Amino acid sequence: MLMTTAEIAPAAAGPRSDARTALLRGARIVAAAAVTVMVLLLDLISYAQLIFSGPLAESRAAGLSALLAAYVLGSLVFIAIRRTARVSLSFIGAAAIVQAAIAAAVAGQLEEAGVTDPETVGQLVLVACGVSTFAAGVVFVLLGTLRASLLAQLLPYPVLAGFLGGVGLLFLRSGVQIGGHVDDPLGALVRALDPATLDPGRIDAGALARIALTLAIGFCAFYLPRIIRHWGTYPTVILASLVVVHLGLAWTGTSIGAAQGAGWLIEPLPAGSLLRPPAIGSLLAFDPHLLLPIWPKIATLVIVAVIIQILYVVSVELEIRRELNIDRIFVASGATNLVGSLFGSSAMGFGRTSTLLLHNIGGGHWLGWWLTLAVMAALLVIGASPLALLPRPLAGGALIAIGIGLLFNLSLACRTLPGWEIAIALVVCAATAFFGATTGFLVGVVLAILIFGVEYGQIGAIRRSLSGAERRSSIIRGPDAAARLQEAGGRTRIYTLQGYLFFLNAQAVYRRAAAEAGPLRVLILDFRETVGLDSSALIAFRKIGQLAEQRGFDVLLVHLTPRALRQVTRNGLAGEGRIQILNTLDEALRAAETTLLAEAGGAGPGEVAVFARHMADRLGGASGPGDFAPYMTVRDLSAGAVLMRQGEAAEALYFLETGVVSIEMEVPGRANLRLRTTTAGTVIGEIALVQGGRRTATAIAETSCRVVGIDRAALARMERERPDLALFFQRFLILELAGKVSDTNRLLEAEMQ
Ligand SMILES: Nc1ncnc2c1ncn2[C@@H]1O[C@@H]2COP(=O)(O)O[C@H]2[C@H]1O
Repeated sequence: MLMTTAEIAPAAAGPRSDARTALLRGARIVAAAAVTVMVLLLDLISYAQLIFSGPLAESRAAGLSALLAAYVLGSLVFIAIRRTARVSLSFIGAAAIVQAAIAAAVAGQLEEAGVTDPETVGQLVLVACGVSTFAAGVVFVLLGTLRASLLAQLLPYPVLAGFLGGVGLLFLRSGVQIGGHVDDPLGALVRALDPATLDPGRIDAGALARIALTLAIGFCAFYLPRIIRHWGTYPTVILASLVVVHLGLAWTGTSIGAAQGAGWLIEPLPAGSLLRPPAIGSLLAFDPHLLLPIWPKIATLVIVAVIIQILYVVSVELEIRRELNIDRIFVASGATNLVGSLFGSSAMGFGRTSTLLLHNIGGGHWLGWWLTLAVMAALLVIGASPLALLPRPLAGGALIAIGIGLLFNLSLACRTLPGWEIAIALVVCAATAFFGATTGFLVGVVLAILIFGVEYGQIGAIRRSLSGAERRSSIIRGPDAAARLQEAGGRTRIYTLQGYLFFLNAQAVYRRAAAEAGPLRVLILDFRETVGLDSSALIAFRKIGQLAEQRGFDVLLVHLTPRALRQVTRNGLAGEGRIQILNTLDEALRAAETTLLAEAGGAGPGEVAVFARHMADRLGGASGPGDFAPYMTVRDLSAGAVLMRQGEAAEALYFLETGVVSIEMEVPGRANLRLRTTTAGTVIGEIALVQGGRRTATAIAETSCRVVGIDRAALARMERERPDLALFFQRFLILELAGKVSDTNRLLEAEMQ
């Protein structure tokens, strides 16, 4: 939070300096309120000029009354909900621009329908403004309740920056319109520059002078507070401009009436109270058909108001270094708008400038807030006719300052953005300025979707690609089969897919498969890390299926989500042809290995590994087939038989000669968890026997099996009778255990990649 003078004053400075500090603090609070009122009134008058311009000018007093009444009542509602006077309310400038378009459209329709009475037209335009503000109110309340802060991240920054830049250009145009009192400043400029129609006699010198003054005031109001960082700078610019214009008028002997007529001062406001019955009273006279052509504008207004609100809250949080409850602010401003809509007010919300002024000048004291409100209420009740002394270039200059600020932010943003983001920002900016906020915003949304698509498309659909030699199934195979798989494993490829698979990234999967070097036999597509797929992705998989048929490889889809599974089956992708769906990656790897081993000859479930020959192959030819026979017992198991159960005491270890055994972990209350599957040529039950502990897992025969076992007593006997053989056997066990550990590490590594 910024320090105020009161806060940095020495604590034990005595009663006199206490009084001085209090006085200084009081003065700052009053100054804060005065400046805030001035800024709010400038906004109010500028927006009233903006919305009630051209043929609606006669209703401007009614508009001003609606804005003031809505502000005063709305502020009370705002503080009742927020329960703190730290943040202040104001009208949302960009929303006022859209509301001006709504007002002009309704006025146009009414004119076509032959409704010309200015009083009636004014009231109906207020009702239309009220409807749009009501819509904004409802959406604000909803967003606040549903956590609006989440929205803050939704729109890409270049679109936001461009859109606000475009709004800045609209502010510049409106500022020149209001300040110079010219309806079409661009047209006037083009005419003035066209040599064919150039007629020095027709150039309105007064208008040119007003435009120049408006631009100068706008520039100073924007620029000076940035270089002279003092709370008094902005008010001084405003006061100085006021004095300069009135001195000029006095010097040229122009009366107030003449100055108003010539466009130097704003139109006279009616004397007396500005209190009027709320516009809602004319609701029954409002034909709902009038809303049909303006609903896109209302939608734009709501979106614009929401975005601006979020941006303002975020930027003020940064400036005052304090977190504001954005959801609460949305609910409070929503309620405020519901109240404001009764009067036909323009949309209101969290006021960036007024909050910062009250905070920076008055230290965020609650009194400053209440004083501001009291002055606004007094103007509403007693009357605001002295405001008519306000020079137009000043009202226009205030808009110009906001516009330059927005454009300045855009230029700052462009310095840090990459080229293509700058291009997007400028396109959105130009579309907003030339075709209006609605079109600009729509262009922004379309570009946002495109940016998202293109950016997302950059994230490859394939997170990693492994070969079957690197990623093996959980089957423990004998050394022969393992060696054959090591050789042929490269013919299996496993693609781990990720994210959302759609038209911009799914083709890459097909292209990668098509470009696979070497002969492919099995392609496994693992969907575990995907979140979904669109119909274009299905087409890419269909093409992969066709490629598989041409080149003779299988495609196995695993870990499909239930939704993706439905999509794939509905599209007829699986079942026929070479595409198959399996549940887990391990199942697919096992299938792939089975295929490769079958084609390499042998190692199917019927493989045989006779223990004695196996030992000789593993450790050299030192032992003959008959050497181990006296110590071993042969056991045949039928499929489903339990060879050993987890937790039991260990009496023997086994060598699997034929068949497949599944090693499972028993977890209480759950189905068994398969750890590994072992095939002929592997040892089971060595851990507990070596450790002298309990079985670490359960071993169940998956097919009918033949095992040869050696129990504790036979092992002891072998150690006594044939120590050479016992040593030989122990070396074999060490090799087996080492093999299992390195195998487990390989699996773990593949899992973690
Ligand atoms: N993670 C594993 N990998 C390979 N084999 C295992 C694993 N866990 C247990 N086993 C085998 O299952 C057997 C269960 O009994 P043991 O603990 O005596 O010896 C165990 C090993 O042979």
